Amino acid sequence: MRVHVADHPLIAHKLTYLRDKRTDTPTFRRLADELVTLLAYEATREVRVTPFNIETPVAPTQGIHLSSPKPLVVPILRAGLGMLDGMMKMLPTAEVGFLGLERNEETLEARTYANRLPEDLDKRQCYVLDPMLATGGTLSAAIRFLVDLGADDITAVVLLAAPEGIERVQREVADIGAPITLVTGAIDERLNDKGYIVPGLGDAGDRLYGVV
Ligand SMILES: O=P(O)(O)OC[C@H]1O[C@H](OP(=O)(O)OP(=O)(O)O)[C@H](O)[C@@H]1O
Ligand SMILES: O=c1cc[nH]c(=O)[nH]1
Ligand SMILES: [Mg+2]
Repeated sequence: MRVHVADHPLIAHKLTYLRDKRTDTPTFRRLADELVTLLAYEATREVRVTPFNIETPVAPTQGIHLSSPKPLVVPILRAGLGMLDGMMKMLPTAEVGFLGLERNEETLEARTYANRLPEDLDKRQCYVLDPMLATGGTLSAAIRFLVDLGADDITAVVLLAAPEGIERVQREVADIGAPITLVTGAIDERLNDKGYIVPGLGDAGDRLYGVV
């Protein structure tokens, strides 16, 4: 898995306000939306494109458009939904599939509870959205799920990642032949004993949507 930290002052600035516990839910949502738009620029560097011919008012020229089949964007419910609109601004013609994964707060193991993906992802390029890569159990399971359906190029876009989680995903996807890329806004220090990212931002789902 290739790991890319999108190291940019605008991203660090927005992440600072996102982390701040005084930031209210509407502001948190807006910042998550803006951050994913910035990360999408990096994450889509290798989106598949096809050349096609156009004419400008001055001369014929060749441009590019997104190849078919279109990329599939997969937000991981629930917190990944907070990144969907920002990503779709950058890839408006992409399709969207949904995967629900929930981390058991005691065992920290991820459980799949919803799947609304195409049945066949043969040769599809997929973009997985989830704000937090903590122990890595959720992202690892999501990548495996997509590869088993045929996806052959997966980029995960996260806002924050823990070193322990990145190592786990690296280990667990090592046997997958397809290219796997991680784009993150930052790599934090560590996990605490409850599996939360330190310093992190707390529970991303709760901060986006409230405690349920
Ligand atoms: O790397 P991991 O240790 O697996 O943890 C990360 C996962 O935890 C959070 O989801 P959560 O399970 O809290 O679900 P939610 O989005 O519904 O809040 C987060 O959005 C990730 O999906
Ligand atoms: O720090 C963390 C870890 C898992 N899930 C979150 O939302 N935050
Ligand atoms: Mg949560």
